[in-house]
Amino acid sequence: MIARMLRTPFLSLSKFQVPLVSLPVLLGSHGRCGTQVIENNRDPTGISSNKISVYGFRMFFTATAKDLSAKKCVPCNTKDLRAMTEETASKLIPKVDGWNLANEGGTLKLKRSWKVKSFTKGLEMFQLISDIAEAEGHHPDLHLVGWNNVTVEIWTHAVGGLTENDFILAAKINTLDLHHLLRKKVSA
Ligand SMILES: C[C@H](O)[C@H](O)[C@H]1CNC2=NC(N)=NC(=O)C2=N1
Repeated sequence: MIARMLRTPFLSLSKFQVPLVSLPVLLGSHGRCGTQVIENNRDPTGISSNKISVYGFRMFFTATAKDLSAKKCVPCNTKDLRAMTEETASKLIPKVDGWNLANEGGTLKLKRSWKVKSFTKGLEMFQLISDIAEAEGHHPDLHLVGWNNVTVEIWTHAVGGLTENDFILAAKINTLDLHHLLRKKVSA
């Protein structure tokens, strides 16, 4: 039970975190607890959040436990898709370990670099990333320079900045097992 609760997304009611699984318990599991169906909302940057009204009180919550890598990118030509602010991007960047926020002439991008074992291992890495990008319909900019330096940049070209798609792609890339392609870290 505890393990199940830890896995469930949390309902963050302002500063309190209530495991969603306890919601029926909290509100009476007889089913007539007054909760209405959660509407699945996306804000203009694609960040999905949910609204739940309990006994008529509207509470907004974003499933903080929801793993970005489990989400799906939306088509970049989605109507009203907008670039997010640097403030929003800064709140999301901790969710994508190893990635940095870059501001290139006003265009926000996600950036991460690796040292690969060889030029061909770099191309192998590109292929692994390409498979994810093609499945998501959202694509990174791939750089392989000085034969073994890989840099991946991710941004939403259609809006000239960052949307949740970019963080989803970065999170999915982070799930790849790349250790056989990467040069061993030289101990200091
Ligand atoms: C219609 C489809 O969403 C577009 O062609 C996609 C393809 N891949 C993309 N990838 C990125 N990073 N930005 C885009 O705007 C984009 N557009």
